[in-house]
Amino acid sequence: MNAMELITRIRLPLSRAVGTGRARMGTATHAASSVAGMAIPPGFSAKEAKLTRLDTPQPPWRPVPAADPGTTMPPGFKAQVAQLITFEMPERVTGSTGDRALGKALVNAWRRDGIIQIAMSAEQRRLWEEAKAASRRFFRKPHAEKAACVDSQSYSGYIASGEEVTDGIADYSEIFTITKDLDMAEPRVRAKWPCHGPCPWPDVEMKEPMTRYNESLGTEGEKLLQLVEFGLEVAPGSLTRHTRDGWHHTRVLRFPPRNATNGKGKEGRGIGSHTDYGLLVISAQDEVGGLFIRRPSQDEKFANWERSAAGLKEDDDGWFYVPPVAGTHTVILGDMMQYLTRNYLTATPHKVGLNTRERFAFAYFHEPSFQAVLKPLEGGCGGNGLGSSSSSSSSSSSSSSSSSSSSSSSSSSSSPSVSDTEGVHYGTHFTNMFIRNYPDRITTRRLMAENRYSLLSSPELRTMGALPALP
Ligand SMILES: O=C(O)CCC(=O)C(=O)O
Ligand SMILES: [Fe+2]
Repeated sequence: MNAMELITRIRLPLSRAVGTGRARMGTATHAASSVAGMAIPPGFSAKEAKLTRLDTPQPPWRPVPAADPGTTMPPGFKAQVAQLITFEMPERVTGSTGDRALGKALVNAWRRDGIIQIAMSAEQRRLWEEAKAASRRFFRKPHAEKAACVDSQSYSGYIASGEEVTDGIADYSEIFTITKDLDMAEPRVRAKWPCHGPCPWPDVEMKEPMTRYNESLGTEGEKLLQLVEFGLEVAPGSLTRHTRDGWHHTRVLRFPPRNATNGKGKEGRGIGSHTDYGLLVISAQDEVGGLFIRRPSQDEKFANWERSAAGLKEDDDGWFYVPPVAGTHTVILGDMMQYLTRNYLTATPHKVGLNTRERFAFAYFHEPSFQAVLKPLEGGCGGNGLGSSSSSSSSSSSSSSSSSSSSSSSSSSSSPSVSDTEGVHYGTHFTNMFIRNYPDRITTRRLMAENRYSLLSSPELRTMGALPALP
Protein backbone atom coordinates (compact mmCIF):
# COMPACT_ATOMS: atom_id res chain seq x y z
CA MET A 1 0.00 0.00 0.00
CA ASN A 2 1.50 3.33 -0.95
CA ALA A 3 1.28 6.49 1.13
CA MET A 4 -1.56 7.94 -0.91
CA GLU A 5 -3.65 4.80 -0.53
CA LEU A 6 -3.04 4.82 3.19
CA ILE A 7 -4.20 8.40 3.51
CA THR A 8 -7.28 7.64 1.45
CA ARG A 9 -8.15 4.67 3.60
CA ILE A 10 -7.79 6.55 6.82
CA ARG A 11 -9.78 9.44 5.52
CA LEU A 12 -12.60 7.57 3.81
CA PRO A 13 -14.91 7.22 6.79
CA LEU A 14 -14.42 10.89 7.49
CA SER A 15 -16.06 11.85 4.28
CA ARG A 16 -19.25 10.46 5.70
CA ALA A 17 -19.35 12.53 8.86
CA VAL A 18 -20.53 16.02 8.13
CA GLY A 19 -21.68 18.83 10.34
CA THR A 20 -23.46 18.56 13.65
CA GLY A 21 -27.05 19.10 14.56
CA ARG A 22 -27.43 22.08 16.80
CA ALA A 23 -30.36 22.71 19.00
CA ARG A 24 -31.09 26.14 17.60
CA MET A 25 -34.38 27.17 16.04
CA GLY A 26 -34.68 25.32 12.78
CA THR A 27 -31.15 26.01 11.66
CA ALA A 28 -29.41 23.62 9.37
CA THR A 29 -25.73 23.27 9.95
CA HIS A 30 -24.53 22.28 6.58
CA ALA A 31 -22.06 25.06 6.25
CA ALA A 32 -19.36 22.43 6.05
CA SER A 33 -16.26 23.19 4.05
CA SER A 34 -14.76 20.64 1.78
CA VAL A 35 -11.25 19.22 2.00
CA ALA A 36 -10.18 16.92 -0.80
CA GLY A 37 -13.80 15.99 -1.47
CA MET A 38 -14.68 15.61 2.17
CA ALA A 39 -17.17 17.75 3.97
CA ILE A 40 -15.63 18.93 7.21
CA PRO A 41 -17.54 20.99 9.75
CA PRO A 42 -16.21 24.53 10.16
CA GLY A 43 -13.45 24.71 12.71
CA PHE A 44 -12.23 21.17 12.19
CA SER A 45 -9.25 20.07 10.23
CA ALA A 46 -9.46 16.65 8.63
CA LYS A 47 -7.41 15.12 11.41
CA GLU A 48 -9.38 16.74 14.18
CA ALA A 49 -12.61 15.79 12.50
CA LYS A 50 -11.60 12.15 12.39
CA LEU A 51 -10.48 12.00 15.98
CA THR A 52 -13.31 14.03 17.33
CA ARG A 53 -16.15 12.79 15.27
CA LEU A 54 -15.68 9.08 14.99
CA ASP A 55 -12.98 7.63 17.15
CA THR A 56 -13.38 9.44 20.41
CA PRO A 57 -16.62 8.71 22.17
CA GLN A 58 -17.98 12.16 22.83
CA PRO A 59 -21.15 12.89 24.72
CA PRO A 60 -23.34 14.32 21.98
CA TRP A 61 -25.75 15.73 24.52
CA ARG A 62 -25.92 19.15 25.98
CA PRO A 63 -28.03 19.71 29.08
CA VAL A 64 -30.30 22.71 28.83
CA PRO A 65 -32.40 24.35 31.46
CA ALA A 66 -36.09 23.63 30.93
CA ALA A 67 -36.79 27.11 29.60
CA ASP A 68 -33.79 27.69 27.34
CA PRO A 69 -35.24 30.12 24.78
CA GLY A 70 -32.84 28.85 22.14
CA THR A 71 -34.33 25.41 21.77
CA THR A 72 -37.34 24.14 19.92
CA MET A 73 -38.11 21.69 22.71
CA PRO A 74 -41.85 21.55 23.42
CA PRO A 75 -42.85 23.30 26.63
CA GLY A 76 -43.37 21.25 29.78
CA PHE A 77 -40.76 18.60 29.01
CA LYS A 78 -37.54 17.94 30.86
CA ALA A 79 -34.76 16.52 28.71
CA GLN A 80 -31.22 16.96 27.54
CA VAL A 81 -30.75 18.08 23.96
CA ALA A 82 -29.05 15.78 21.47
CA GLN A 83 -26.34 17.13 19.20
CA LEU A 84 -25.92 14.39 16.68
CA ILE A 85 -23.21 13.69 14.16
CA THR A 86 -24.57 13.70 10.62
CA PHE A 87 -23.32 10.76 8.59
CA GLU A 88 -23.20 10.95 4.84
CA MET A 89 -24.37 7.87 2.98
CA PRO A 90 -22.46 6.40 0.03
CA GLU A 91 -24.26 6.20 -3.29
CA ARG A 92 -23.80 2.44 -3.29
CA VAL A 93 -22.47 0.03 -0.69
CA THR A 94 -19.66 -2.01 -2.20
CA GLY A 95 -17.87 -3.38 0.84
CA SER A 96 -15.00 -0.91 0.52
CA THR A 97 -12.83 -0.03 3.49
CA GLY A 98 -14.84 3.15 3.82
CA ASP A 99 -18.14 1.21 3.90
CA ARG A 100 -16.81 -1.07 6.62
CA ALA A 101 -15.61 1.83 8.72
CA LEU A 102 -18.89 3.62 8.22
CA GLY A 103 -20.82 0.49 9.23
CA LYS A 104 -18.82 0.28 12.46
CA ALA A 105 -19.32 3.97 13.16
CA LEU A 106 -23.08 3.67 12.66
CA VAL A 107 -23.34 0.64 14.92
CA ASN A 108 -21.25 2.36 17.59
CA ALA A 109 -23.37 5.51 17.36
CA TRP A 110 -26.59 3.53 17.77
CA ARG A 111 -25.15 1.62 20.71
CA ARG A 112 -24.18 4.88 22.37
CA ASP A 113 -27.00 7.25 21.37
CA GLY A 114 -29.90 5.09 20.17
CA ILE A 115 -30.29 7.37 17.14
CA ILE A 116 -28.22 8.50 14.17
CA GLN A 117 -28.61 11.36 11.74
CA ILE A 118 -27.89 10.96 8.02
CA ALA A 119 -27.66 13.67 5.38
CA MET A 120 -30.42 13.71 2.78
CA SER A 121 -29.21 13.62 -0.81
CA ALA A 122 -30.30 16.54 -2.99
CA GLU A 123 -32.91 14.25 -4.53
CA GLN A 124 -34.22 13.22 -1.11
CA ARG A 125 -34.49 16.85 -0.02
CA ARG A 126 -36.68 17.45 -3.05
CA LEU A 127 -38.79 14.34 -2.38
CA TRP A 128 -39.24 15.29 1.29
CA GLU A 129 -40.36 18.80 0.34
CA GLU A 130 -42.88 17.33 -2.11
CA ALA A 131 -44.11 14.81 0.46
CA LYS A 132 -44.42 17.53 3.10
CA ALA A 133 -46.48 19.69 0.74
CA ALA A 134 -48.75 16.72 -0.06
CA SER A 135 -49.11 16.00 3.64
CA ARG A 136 -50.13 19.60 4.44
CA ARG A 137 -52.60 19.51 1.55
CA PHE A 138 -54.13 16.28 2.81
CA PHE A 139 -54.42 17.22 6.47
CA ARG A 140 -56.09 20.54 5.52
CA LYS A 141 -58.98 18.68 3.89
CA PRO A 142 -62.36 18.59 5.66
CA HIS A 143 -62.62 15.84 8.28
CA ALA A 144 -65.23 13.85 6.33
CA GLU A 145 -62.97 13.64 3.29
CA LYS A 146 -60.05 12.42 5.36
CA ALA A 147 -62.19 9.99 7.36
CA ALA A 148 -63.34 8.37 4.12
CA CYS A 149 -59.77 7.21 3.50
CA VAL A 150 -60.09 3.94 5.39
CA ASP A 151 -59.80 0.34 4.26
CA SER A 152 -61.34 -2.61 6.08
CA GLN A 153 -58.57 -5.06 5.15
CA SER A 154 -55.37 -3.06 5.48
CA TYR A 155 -54.37 -0.58 8.16
CA SER A 156 -53.52 1.93 5.43
CA GLY A 157 -55.30 5.26 5.46
CA TYR A 158 -56.43 7.96 7.83
CA ILE A 159 -56.18 7.88 11.61
CA ALA A 160 -57.87 10.83 13.29
CA SER A 161 -56.36 12.65 16.25
CA GLY A 162 -57.41 10.67 19.32
CA GLU A 163 -57.95 7.39 17.41
CA GLU A 164 -54.57 5.79 18.02
CA VAL A 165 -53.99 4.37 21.47
CA THR A 166 -50.58 4.00 23.12
CA ASP A 167 -50.57 2.28 26.49
CA GLY A 168 -54.31 2.81 26.83
CA ILE A 169 -54.15 6.59 26.23
CA ALA A 170 -55.26 8.39 23.05
CA ASP A 171 -52.51 9.95 20.92
CA TYR A 172 -53.10 13.39 19.44
CA SER A 173 -51.22 12.59 16.23
CA GLU A 174 -53.22 12.70 13.01
CA ILE A 175 -51.83 10.12 10.61
CA PHE A 176 -52.00 8.75 7.10
CA THR A 177 -50.54 5.24 7.14
CA ILE A 178 -49.23 3.61 3.99
CA THR A 179 -48.73 -0.14 3.99
CA LYS A 180 -48.04 -2.29 0.91
CA ASP A 181 -50.65 -1.17 -1.62
CA LEU A 182 -52.23 -4.41 -2.87
CA ASP A 183 -55.33 -4.41 -5.04
CA MET A 184 -58.35 -6.63 -4.46
CA ALA A 185 -57.27 -9.15 -7.09
CA GLU A 186 -53.92 -9.76 -5.41
CA PRO A 187 -53.76 -13.39 -4.17
CA ARG A 188 -52.86 -12.45 -0.58
CA VAL A 189 -55.79 -10.03 -0.43
CA ARG A 190 -58.16 -12.59 -1.94
CA ALA A 191 -56.94 -15.13 0.61
CA LYS A 192 -57.77 -12.60 3.37
CA TRP A 193 -54.31 -12.44 4.87
CA PRO A 194 -54.34 -10.14 7.92
CA CYS A 195 -53.37 -6.52 7.19
CA HIS A 196 -53.12 -7.10 3.41
CA GLY A 197 -55.19 -4.81 1.20
CA PRO A 198 -55.24 -1.58 -0.77
CA CYS A 199 -54.16 1.86 0.35
CA PRO A 200 -57.18 4.19 0.26
CA TRP A 201 -55.38 7.16 -1.30
CA PRO A 202 -57.38 10.38 -1.27
CA ASP A 203 -56.03 11.37 -4.69
CA VAL A 204 -53.06 11.12 -6.99
CA GLU A 205 -51.60 14.32 -5.48
CA MET A 206 -51.05 12.33 -2.30
CA LYS A 207 -50.18 8.98 -3.87
CA GLU A 208 -47.43 10.02 -6.25
CA PRO A 209 -45.11 12.08 -4.05
CA MET A 210 -45.53 9.66 -1.13
CA THR A 211 -44.73 6.68 -3.33
CA ARG A 212 -41.64 8.37 -4.79
CA TYR A 213 -40.32 9.32 -1.36
CA ASN A 214 -41.00 5.85 0.05
CA GLU A 215 -39.14 4.23 -2.82
CA SER A 216 -36.13 6.40 -2.18
CA LEU A 217 -36.19 5.54 1.52
CA GLY A 218 -36.48 1.86 0.61
CA THR A 219 -33.15 2.13 -1.19
CA GLU A 220 -31.68 3.99 1.79
CA GLY A 221 -32.96 1.31 4.18
CA GLU A 222 -31.27 -1.48 2.21
CA LYS A 223 -27.98 0.45 2.13
CA LEU A 224 -28.16 0.99 5.87
CA LEU A 225 -28.79 -2.71 6.48
CA GLN A 226 -25.79 -3.61 4.33
CA LEU A 227 -23.66 -1.19 6.33
CA VAL A 228 -24.98 -2.60 9.60
CA GLU A 229 -23.97 -6.08 8.43
CA PHE A 230 -20.42 -4.76 8.02
CA GLY A 231 -20.62 -3.00 11.37
CA LEU A 232 -21.74 -6.17 13.11
CA GLU A 233 -19.24 -8.28 11.18
CA VAL A 234 -21.89 -10.74 10.08
CA ALA A 235 -22.09 -12.28 6.63
CA PRO A 236 -23.45 -10.02 3.88
CA GLY A 237 -27.14 -10.80 3.46
CA SER A 238 -27.64 -11.77 7.13
CA LEU A 239 -30.12 -8.89 7.48
CA THR A 240 -31.12 -8.11 3.91
CA ARG A 241 -32.28 -11.66 3.22
CA HIS A 242 -35.23 -10.90 5.49
CA THR A 243 -36.32 -7.79 3.58
CA ARG A 244 -37.14 -9.37 0.23
CA ASP A 245 -40.63 -8.02 -0.41
CA GLY A 246 -40.27 -6.30 2.97
CA TRP A 247 -43.36 -5.11 4.79
CA HIS A 248 -42.12 -1.52 4.62
CA HIS A 249 -44.66 1.07 5.64
CA THR A 250 -44.94 4.75 6.41
CA ARG A 251 -46.68 7.06 8.82
CA VAL A 252 -47.31 10.56 7.51
CA LEU A 253 -47.89 12.57 10.68
CA ARG A 254 -49.39 15.86 11.77
CA PHE A 255 -49.41 16.99 15.39
CA PRO A 256 -51.77 19.77 16.48
CA PRO A 257 -50.41 22.62 18.56
CA ARG A 258 -50.74 21.89 22.26
CA ASN A 259 -53.50 24.46 22.73
CA ALA A 260 -55.68 23.10 19.94
CA THR A 261 -56.38 19.45 20.71
CA ASN A 262 -59.72 17.67 20.91
CA GLY A 263 -59.32 16.73 24.57
CA LYS A 264 -59.17 12.97 23.97
CA GLY A 265 -55.59 12.49 25.14
CA LYS A 266 -53.17 13.73 27.74
CA GLU A 267 -52.16 17.38 27.81
CA GLY A 268 -49.05 18.03 25.74
CA ARG A 269 -48.60 14.39 24.70
CA GLY A 270 -48.40 13.73 20.96
CA ILE A 271 -47.53 10.01 21.00
CA GLY A 272 -46.80 8.05 24.14
CA SER A 273 -43.51 6.26 24.75
CA HIS A 274 -43.05 3.19 22.56
CA THR A 275 -40.64 1.22 20.42
CA ASP A 276 -41.34 0.48 16.76
CA TYR A 277 -41.63 -2.98 15.38
CA GLY A 278 -39.17 -3.84 12.68
CA LEU A 279 -35.59 -3.10 11.68
CA LEU A 280 -35.09 0.65 11.00
CA VAL A 281 -37.23 3.78 11.24
CA ILE A 282 -36.04 6.55 8.92
CA SER A 283 -37.72 9.84 9.81
CA ALA A 284 -37.90 13.43 8.68
CA GLN A 285 -39.41 16.23 10.70
CA ASP A 286 -40.17 19.86 9.92
CA GLU A 287 -38.60 22.73 11.86
CA VAL A 288 -41.05 22.68 14.79
CA GLY A 289 -39.68 19.89 16.99
CA GLY A 290 -41.27 17.28 19.27
CA LEU A 291 -39.29 14.01 19.21
CA PHE A 292 -37.68 12.54 22.35
CA ILE A 293 -35.69 9.31 22.65
CA ARG A 294 -34.00 7.22 25.34
CA ARG A 295 -30.43 6.07 24.90
CA PRO A 296 -29.62 2.34 25.25
CA SER A 297 -29.15 1.38 28.86
CA GLN A 298 -28.18 -1.80 30.66
CA ASP A 299 -30.86 -1.06 33.23
CA GLU A 300 -33.66 -0.70 30.72
CA LYS A 301 -34.42 -3.81 28.78
CA PHE A 302 -37.48 -3.69 26.57
CA ALA A 303 -38.63 -6.65 24.47
CA ASN A 304 -41.74 -5.28 22.85
CA TRP A 305 -42.51 -8.41 20.85
CA GLU A 306 -42.99 -10.30 24.11
CA ARG A 307 -44.35 -7.72 26.51
CA SER A 308 -45.63 -4.33 25.50
CA ALA A 309 -43.06 -1.56 25.89
CA ALA A 310 -45.75 1.09 25.34
CA GLY A 311 -45.86 3.77 28.00
CA LEU A 312 -42.65 2.59 29.68
CA LYS A 313 -40.58 5.30 31.40
CA GLU A 314 -42.80 7.93 29.77
CA ASP A 315 -42.70 10.31 32.72
CA ASP A 316 -39.26 9.33 34.02
CA ASP A 317 -36.06 11.33 33.77
CA GLY A 318 -33.50 10.36 31.19
CA TRP A 319 -35.13 11.53 27.94
CA PHE A 320 -33.20 13.28 25.18
CA TYR A 321 -34.79 15.80 22.85
CA VAL A 322 -33.90 15.42 19.14
CA PRO A 323 -33.99 18.92 17.63
CA PRO A 324 -34.87 19.25 13.95
CA VAL A 325 -31.89 19.62 11.64
CA ALA A 326 -32.89 20.57 8.11
CA GLY A 327 -31.58 18.33 5.34
CA THR A 328 -31.25 15.25 7.53
CA HIS A 329 -33.07 12.03 8.30
CA THR A 330 -32.83 10.42 11.70
CA VAL A 331 -32.68 6.64 12.00
CA ILE A 332 -33.69 4.66 15.06
CA LEU A 333 -33.86 0.91 15.50
CA GLY A 334 -36.86 -1.37 15.86
CA ASP A 335 -37.76 -4.47 17.83
CA MET A 336 -36.65 -6.96 15.20
CA MET A 337 -33.15 -5.44 15.02
CA GLN A 338 -32.90 -5.97 18.76
CA TYR A 339 -34.12 -9.55 18.52
CA LEU A 340 -31.83 -10.42 15.60
CA THR A 341 -28.76 -8.95 17.28
CA ARG A 342 -29.46 -10.46 20.72
CA ASN A 343 -29.74 -7.00 22.30
CA TYR A 344 -26.42 -5.83 20.85
CA LEU A 345 -28.46 -3.15 19.10
CA THR A 346 -31.63 -2.27 20.96
CA ALA A 347 -34.95 -0.82 19.82
CA THR A 348 -35.02 2.89 20.63
CA PRO A 349 -37.78 4.02 23.01
CA HIS A 350 -39.23 7.32 21.83
CA LYS A 351 -42.20 9.61 22.32
CA VAL A 352 -43.52 12.86 20.81
CA GLY A 353 -44.53 16.03 22.64
CA LEU A 354 -46.90 18.67 21.29
CA ASN A 355 -45.32 22.02 20.57
CA THR A 356 -46.70 25.55 20.36
CA ARG A 357 -47.18 25.16 16.60
CA GLU A 358 -48.50 22.28 14.51
CA ARG A 359 -45.79 19.85 13.46
CA PHE A 360 -45.40 17.65 10.37
CA ALA A 361 -43.26 14.53 10.35
CA PHE A 362 -42.74 11.43 8.25
CA ALA A 363 -41.68 8.04 9.60
CA TYR A 364 -40.67 5.28 7.17
CA PHE A 365 -40.38 1.77 8.62
CA HIS A 366 -37.92 -0.54 6.86
CA GLU A 367 -39.14 -4.01 7.73
CA PRO A 368 -38.70 -7.73 7.23
CA SER A 369 -41.12 -9.59 4.98
CA PHE A 370 -44.52 -10.10 6.64
CA GLN A 371 -43.81 -13.83 6.31
CA ALA A 372 -40.32 -13.72 7.81
CA VAL A 373 -39.58 -15.88 10.81
CA LEU A 374 -36.49 -14.34 12.36
CA LYS A 375 -33.79 -16.01 14.40
CA PRO A 376 -30.98 -14.27 16.27
CA LEU A 377 -27.81 -13.87 14.19
CA GLU A 378 -24.98 -16.24 14.86
CA GLY A 379 -21.40 -15.01 15.23
CA GLY A 380 -20.65 -11.39 14.53
CA CYS A 381 -18.27 -8.84 15.96
CA GLY A 382 -15.09 -10.63 15.07
CA GLY A 383 -16.14 -13.97 16.52
CA ASN A 384 -16.93 -12.47 19.90
CA GLY A 385 -20.63 -12.84 19.26
CA LEU A 386 -23.19 -10.13 19.41
CA GLY A 387 -24.08 -10.59 23.02
CA SER A 388 -26.50 -12.63 24.98
CA SER A 389 -30.13 -13.02 24.34
CA SER A 390 -30.47 -12.90 28.13
CA SER A 391 -33.68 -11.36 29.34
CA SER A 392 -35.93 -11.76 26.46
CA SER A 393 -35.00 -13.04 23.10
CA SER A 394 -34.22 -16.54 24.19
CA SER A 395 -37.32 -16.97 26.28
CA SER A 396 -39.60 -18.57 23.81
CA SER A 397 -42.68 -18.43 25.94
CA SER A 398 -45.97 -19.18 24.38
CA SER A 399 -47.58 -16.50 26.50
CA SER A 400 -45.96 -13.88 24.34
CA SER A 401 -48.69 -13.17 21.85
CA SER A 402 -51.33 -12.60 24.46
CA SER A 403 -49.18 -10.10 26.29
CA SER A 404 -48.16 -8.32 23.08
CA SER A 405 -51.71 -7.73 22.13
CA SER A 406 -52.64 -6.71 25.65
CA SER A 407 -55.68 -4.55 25.46
CA SER A 408 -57.03 -6.13 22.31
CA SER A 409 -59.45 -8.95 22.12
CA SER A 410 -57.08 -11.01 20.02
CA SER A 411 -55.82 -13.39 22.63
CA SER A 412 -57.93 -16.44 22.30
CA SER A 413 -56.56 -19.86 23.11
CA SER A 414 -55.84 -20.41 19.42
CA SER A 415 -53.72 -17.22 19.07
CA PRO A 416 -50.74 -17.73 16.81
CA SER A 417 -47.53 -17.29 18.76
CA VAL A 418 -45.30 -14.36 17.90
CA SER A 419 -42.21 -16.15 19.19
CA ASP A 420 -41.42 -19.77 19.82
CA THR A 421 -38.44 -22.02 19.39
CA GLU A 422 -38.60 -21.35 15.65
CA GLY A 423 -38.01 -17.62 16.13
CA VAL A 424 -40.16 -14.49 15.92
CA HIS A 425 -42.79 -14.18 13.22
CA TYR A 426 -42.75 -10.58 12.05
CA GLY A 427 -46.28 -10.65 10.57
CA THR A 428 -47.75 -11.71 13.90
CA HIS A 429 -45.78 -9.04 15.75
CA PHE A 430 -46.97 -6.37 13.27
CA THR A 431 -50.59 -7.54 13.49
CA ASN A 432 -50.50 -7.58 17.30
CA MET A 433 -49.15 -4.03 17.38
CA PHE A 434 -51.81 -2.69 15.02
CA ILE A 435 -54.65 -4.49 16.79
CA ARG A 436 -53.41 -3.02 20.03
CA ASN A 437 -53.05 0.52 18.66
CA TYR A 438 -56.38 0.51 16.79
CA PRO A 439 -58.76 -1.66 18.80
CA ASP A 440 -61.88 0.02 17.35
CA ARG A 441 -60.85 0.39 13.72
CA ILE A 442 -62.93 -1.36 11.08
CA THR A 443 -59.82 -3.30 10.03
CA THR A 444 -59.42 -4.80 13.51
CA ARG A 445 -63.11 -5.65 13.76
CA ARG A 446 -63.11 -7.38 10.37
CA LEU A 447 -59.87 -9.22 11.12
CA MET A 448 -61.45 -10.64 14.26
CA ALA A 449 -64.91 -11.27 12.84
CA GLU A 450 -63.52 -13.20 9.88
CA ASN A 451 -61.00 -15.06 12.03
CA ARG A 452 -58.17 -13.81 9.83
CA TYR A 453 -55.90 -13.71 12.84
CA SER A 454 -55.66 -17.51 13.01
CA LEU A 455 -54.18 -17.56 9.48
CA LEU A 456 -50.98 -16.15 10.99
CA SER A 457 -50.00 -19.62 12.18
CA SER A 458 -50.37 -21.22 8.75
CA PRO A 459 -47.15 -22.36 7.03
CA GLU A 460 -47.72 -20.16 3.96
CA LEU A 461 -47.79 -17.07 6.14
CA ARG A 462 -44.54 -18.14 7.75
CA THR A 463 -42.60 -18.97 4.58
CA MET A 464 -41.01 -16.10 2.72
CA GLY A 465 -42.28 -15.77 -0.84
CA ALA A 466 -45.04 -18.38 -0.47
CA LEU A 467 -48.34 -17.42 -2.03
CA PRO A 468 -51.74 -18.72 -0.98
CA ALA A 469 -53.28 -21.58 -2.89
CA LEU A 470 -56.46 -20.16 -4.29
CA PRO A 471 -59.37 -22.18 -5.63
O1 LIG B 1 -43.12 12.26 15.01
C1 LIG B 1 -42.05 11.67 15.06
O2 LIG B 1 -40.96 12.24 14.89
C2 LIG B 1 -42.01 10.19 15.38
C3 LIG B 1 -43.32 9.51 15.16
C4 LIG B 1 -43.34 8.11 15.70
O3 LIG B 1 -42.72 7.78 16.67
C5 LIG B 1 -44.13 7.08 15.00
O4 LIG B 1 -44.83 7.42 14.05
O5 LIG B 1 -44.06 5.90 15.38
FE1 LIG C 1 -42.46 5.54 16.62
